[in-house]
Amino acid sequence: MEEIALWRKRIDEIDEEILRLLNERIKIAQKIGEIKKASGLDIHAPEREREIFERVLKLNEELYGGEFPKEALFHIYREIMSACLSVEKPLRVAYLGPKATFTHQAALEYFGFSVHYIPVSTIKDVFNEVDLGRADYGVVPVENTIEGVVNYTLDMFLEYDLKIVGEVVIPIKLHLLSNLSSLEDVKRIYSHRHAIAQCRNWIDKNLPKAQIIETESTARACEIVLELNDAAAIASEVASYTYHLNILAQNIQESANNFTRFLIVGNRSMKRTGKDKTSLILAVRNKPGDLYKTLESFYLYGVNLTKIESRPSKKKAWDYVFFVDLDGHMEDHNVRMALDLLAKENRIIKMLGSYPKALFEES
Ligand SMILES: O=C(O)C(=O)C[C@]1(C(=O)O)C=C[C@@H](O)C=C1
Repeated sequence: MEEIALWRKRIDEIDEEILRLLNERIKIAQKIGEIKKASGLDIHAPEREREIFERVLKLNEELYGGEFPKEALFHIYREIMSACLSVEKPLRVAYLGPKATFTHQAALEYFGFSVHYIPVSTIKDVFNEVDLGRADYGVVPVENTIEGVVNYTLDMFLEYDLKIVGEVVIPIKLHLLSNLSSLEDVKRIYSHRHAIAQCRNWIDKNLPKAQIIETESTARACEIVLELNDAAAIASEVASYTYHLNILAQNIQESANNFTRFLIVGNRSMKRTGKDKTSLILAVRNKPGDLYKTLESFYLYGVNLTKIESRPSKKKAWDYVFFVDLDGHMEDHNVRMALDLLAKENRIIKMLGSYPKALFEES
């Protein structure tokens, strides 16, 4: 017992040291913020944040063999930088709500908790909030590995002149959440029908007698379950701490390959980081070989396309535009050359931006 007391004393000393360093860090961030303000620079610096994440994760591996878990380290640094930024400038971030959805989770992963969040009810509202300057950034889903592309999000880029400033890829993990502390007491399960469908095998095996009730969202299921003492909800991890519910069972979804990609939209362009992606909208004329000609520009300069998606232009019947994602930043030489060629031929409808690739691209 005495040994524990001694080790705890050591932990107390370490915590004092961590606290001292955190307070020193936030004061320096404040100074950087003042310099940036005085020079008219963007206060939020996601490229620098990326550099810090990569550096810290690498040092943790190299110096300490990854003793401290990588995911936890990411979250700690996410919060440290979120807090440091909040004393420089409070950010406003609109996302497709309600609270505790996967879009909320993606927003938290990109911005941390020290941000003013504005949950809105449609993807268009997210674009609108940013466009009107009521939010600095917006977060929207753009594709899921099982359900496919969120066309509505792509269409919004034709309507609004916003830029993509970042992306986040989230594994869709579903959990059984409840006030209860034991599985045996669960008599009813509430959730959105997609979430129920994805967890059907687990339910049949573990709670075959439970009554299943559909709700309009996983967040609504949590609200209902909060008031009950014989029920559980299927929802995200963020829902568990938003609604203070216990996780009775983790990762009960069927597919291990269920990921959703979210875009961060804003009004600014992003600097080159060396691990970037560029998105743009191209016009392809309705004549033989035109798509081939367009793609040839990328081929000629060795530009790798990661996605190509066609959507109706909405200007003329049977007229389509192509949403293209490619590897690299528009300031990279080969990307610049390919884009110059496409611009010369009048094929670029809109540049949506170059931005750092998702930190954990698991798809
Ligand atoms: O380096 C900066 O520009 C800072 O403002 C500091 C800091 C940080 O906490 O490290 C904070 C916010 C920025 O988004 C990036 C980094």
